[in-house]
Amino acid sequence: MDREKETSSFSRLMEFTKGFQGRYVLSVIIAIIGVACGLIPYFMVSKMLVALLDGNKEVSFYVTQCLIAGVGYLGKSLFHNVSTYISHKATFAVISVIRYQVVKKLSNVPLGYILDTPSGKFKDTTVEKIDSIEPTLAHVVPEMTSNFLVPIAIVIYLFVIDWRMALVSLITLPVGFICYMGMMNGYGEKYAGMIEKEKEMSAVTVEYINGIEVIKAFNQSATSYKRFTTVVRAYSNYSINWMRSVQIYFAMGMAIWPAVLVGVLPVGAYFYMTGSLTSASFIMIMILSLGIMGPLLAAMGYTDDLAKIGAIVKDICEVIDQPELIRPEKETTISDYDISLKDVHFSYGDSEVLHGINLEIPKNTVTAFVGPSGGGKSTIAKLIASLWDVSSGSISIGDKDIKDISLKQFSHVMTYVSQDNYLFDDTIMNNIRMGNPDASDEEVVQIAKDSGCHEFIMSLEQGYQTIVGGAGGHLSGGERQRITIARAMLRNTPIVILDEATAYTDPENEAVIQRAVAKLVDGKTLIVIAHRLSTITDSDKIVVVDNGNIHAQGTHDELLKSDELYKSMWLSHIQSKDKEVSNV
Ligand SMILES: Nc1ncnc2c1ncn2[C@@H]1O[C@H](COP(=O)(O)OP(=O)(O)OP(=O)(O)O)[C@@H](O)[C@H]1O
Repeated sequence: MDREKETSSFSRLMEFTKGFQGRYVLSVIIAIIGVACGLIPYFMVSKMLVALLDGNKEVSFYVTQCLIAGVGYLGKSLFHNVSTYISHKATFAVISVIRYQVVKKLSNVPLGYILDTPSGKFKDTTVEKIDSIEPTLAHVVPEMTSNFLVPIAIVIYLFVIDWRMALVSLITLPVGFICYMGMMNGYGEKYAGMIEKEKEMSAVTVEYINGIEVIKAFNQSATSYKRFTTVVRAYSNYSINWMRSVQIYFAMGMAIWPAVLVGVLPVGAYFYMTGSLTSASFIMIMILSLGIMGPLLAAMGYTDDLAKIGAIVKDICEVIDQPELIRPEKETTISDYDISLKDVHFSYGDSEVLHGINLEIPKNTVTAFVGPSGGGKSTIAKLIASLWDVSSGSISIGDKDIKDISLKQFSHVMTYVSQDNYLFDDTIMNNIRMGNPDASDEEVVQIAKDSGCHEFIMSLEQGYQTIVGGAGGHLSGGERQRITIARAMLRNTPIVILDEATAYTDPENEAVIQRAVAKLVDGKTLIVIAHRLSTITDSDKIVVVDNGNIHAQGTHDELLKSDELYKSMWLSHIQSKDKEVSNV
């Protein structure tokens, strides 16, 4: 199973490298030439030793050998660098292809998937995870291949010189191999465990930092810090235990594996003394055998990177393989803007939260969703806004199922504003203009006036040129919401959904915004979700949603007369308002 997963991760990785494989092959070939050049000094040294033993005193011979050795050494560096350059160039191209695929995917998946996934995860995948492919692709491919091939070439050469000595030069290989197997035993599970601990540590760290305000306010520093130190300690203990369990194999491997002379020296000396091995061959074998294990050890070092790549590619593919919102590319004609929901069911994962919603929302009307918390109001709004696809049933606008409307066209039909719509770290002017990039400064100011936020913007030192900070952090919750509403209004779409868009606003400002919105949406279809019932009593239709079903619908007066649930919600709302007044 693990092997299967690794194979599929590997084949996915190969898919990403399509179009660049030629460059990798070239980098491998050049890397092999580089490693082969690196062996030239070994040959030259052995030749000089043989010459010395033979009593050769010709200086020019030694100078030539030294020069050739130097050229070999330079060649090794040169080819290594060229190979690395080519493989890096290919790798950065591959990395940008993967990043492009991930980001493209994010613009095609249901928006709900993005909203429901911690943004840290996407950042982690798009930046860190994708980056961590680089060492494997850029280094492992050329270097590991060449480091394996060159020792093989040396051993073949040794067999040509003297097959007995070639076998002797491999004497440490089985021991080294056993040590390696010991080190790699259960690597998959151990590495997965390490990743789990790492994820836990990063989740607790992010939570600790994000929640620092609450932690301080509730004096929870000691408890939260303890959770943080516990996971950090768990991670370091896990790593240390793992290292400890393989240390003996590692130490033995490192000591025994490269010690080829342990066999080559005594056996070679014996063959030399018994006359079956010439001194020249003996020296050559001694020196060349030293070049076998070094590259092999270096190559083995990369198997760790190869083992990791499976987990990394799996994480990346988890995003790339997300199902997309299937929508046509071509624009269509929409007869009108009546919205109709027919037997709509919807599940988050396995749990169904909407159980057959039937609802008609006529164009140019104001419809409010109310009901107990968790009843499904936001989910219905998100389905109408196409943030998710229905599990079954259908939603149509005019005569068109929303699945038959292209995303681009849909964005001109509907605006969805939630309580935490994002503001970019830019000026207020540019943030509002995002609703319509073609709008002039005057139009932006006009819509801000119409949405009731001109005054507060002008009270800021830089006015419309005020930078709102990351995610609008320099503004209050209410101010952020008023700007997002102005931005939405500038879009000027025939359908507008306000999903608790005024939740952070105080009652006084909420009334201002509601009046402004009512004016702005004149002639549009407006769907509102609001917890303060007094703000929606004038709606053309109020829909009471409870437990994933439509419990009742009608005007405020009708519902007060006919629906107990609405009546009790209204009474408790009035009571809480009375309390607010009496507290003042
Ligand atoms: N992303 C999600 N993943 C899993 N379950 C969800 C998700 N969003 C909402 N739910 C669940 O779906 C149900 C309906 O939630 P929804 O937010 O639509 O209700 P709501 O009526 O808008 O609630 P509230 O008034 O508190 O905002 C709830 O049980 C909620 O826990």
